[in-house]
Amino acid sequence: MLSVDEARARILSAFESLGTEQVGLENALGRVLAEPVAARLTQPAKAVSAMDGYAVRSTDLGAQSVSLRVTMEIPAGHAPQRPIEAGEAARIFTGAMLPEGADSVVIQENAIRAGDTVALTDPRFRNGQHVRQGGLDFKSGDIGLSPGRCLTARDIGFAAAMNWPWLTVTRRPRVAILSTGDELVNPGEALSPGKIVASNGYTLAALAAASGAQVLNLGNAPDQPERLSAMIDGARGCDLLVTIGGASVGDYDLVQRILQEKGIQLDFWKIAMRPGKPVMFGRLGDLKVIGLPGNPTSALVTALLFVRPAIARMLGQEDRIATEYAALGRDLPANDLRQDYLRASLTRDEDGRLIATPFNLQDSSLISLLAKADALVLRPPHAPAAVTGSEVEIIRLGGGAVSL
Ligand SMILES: Nc1nc2c(c(=O)[nH]1)N[C@H]1C(S)=C(S)[C@@H](COP(=O)(O)OP(=O)(O)OC[C@H]3O[C@@H](n4cnc5c(N)ncnc54)[C@H](O)[C@@H]3O)O[C@H]1N2
Ligand code: MOO
Repeated sequence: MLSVDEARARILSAFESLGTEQVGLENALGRVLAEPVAARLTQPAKAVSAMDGYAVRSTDLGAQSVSLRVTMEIPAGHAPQRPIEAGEAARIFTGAMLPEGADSVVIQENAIRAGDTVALTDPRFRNGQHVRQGGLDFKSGDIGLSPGRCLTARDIGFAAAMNWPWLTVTRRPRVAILSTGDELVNPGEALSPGKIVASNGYTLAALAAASGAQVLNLGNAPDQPERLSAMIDGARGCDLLVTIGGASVGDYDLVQRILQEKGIQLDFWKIAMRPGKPVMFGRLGDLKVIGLPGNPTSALVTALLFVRPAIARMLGQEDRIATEYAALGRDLPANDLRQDYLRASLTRDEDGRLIATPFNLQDSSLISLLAKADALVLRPPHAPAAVTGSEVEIIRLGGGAVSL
């Protein structure tokens, strides 16, 4: 049996960043940037006012009240008609360009206007106050966004501000998902004895989509070689086929046999982990195939560890699994040779420390506990018994708009 790290390294070595395409900003959310985005302008282009008030020359202002002649009005979006001279002020509004000669703004709350003159009293006056200097936000040529970034709402606004109406992103990997097993019936359909509702295809499709893939759900293949073979053919043209179930050693576990008949170059098919031992990886021509076990927790955990990083690599993103540390909420026995991923709840103790408490039941068929878990607690192979309060590595499942 392969270690988790070795299995992941072998899978990842088969994937590389896909090609690129252009998308308009309105379609860029969640896409992965393929090229650096450099500002195409300086923001603000010139010094602008941060407040509604009067643009002045600081040399005209002292601690006392001063009366200045108002020689022009500058709304946002309009260039000043002329500079201001000594003894003059310009009526100005938020975002409007400062006229030449002005270096500060006095807010209108500190001004009394009478016809062409304005009396200004600002006891806390500072040279340069309420002015945003040119380039304060960013300068033309500055790299605002870097490749590999999954674009957020803020990034899209930033790209727009940098004067880009479209962006170059990596092509979304096409991921086909095939569930297998005679027992599977789709949600909402009639169930007869021995049948179960197929849920993994939905979990995996959502996980792949949340990871940035374009998903083709091929449906449920029965345990009949010809039907399974024909349904596998549906993945042609995809970058990755993920099969679910039928990967173990049972008489009806056909997936590997059929793939072998089709000429798969099998890399491995067993990993020293729990849940998720029967994971298979191979290549069928250009199509990579990852076979996941059918137990719902095994399918999700192995997808998180192997499918998600493969998608990340195709998208040109970092493929590291983000882990953090927490204190154990209960004692754990020593581990055997398989790396464990225990479903756990996360809480905070009175000192704000993160506490991960693995559930008592860890059967990989338990979908309700999988949905309830906040995190997975990692237990390396042969880890000694661990007592409450000791530090453990965890993978968070929740959080963010798109939670796994
Ligand atoms: N003699 C042995 N038996 C088993 C071994 C073993 O080493 N020797 N490994 C066990 C482990 S570990 C796992 S995990 C499972 C994985 O088996 P398969 O990948 O062949 O999966 P299936 O047998 O097809 O299904 C397992 C389980 O999951 C349910 N399932 C399958 N597909 C779905 C789906 N789309 N949605 C919801 N649930 C699904 C299926 O009904 C089974 O209950 O093998 C052990 N056996
Ligand atoms: O690995 Mo199986 O996934 O132990 O149930």
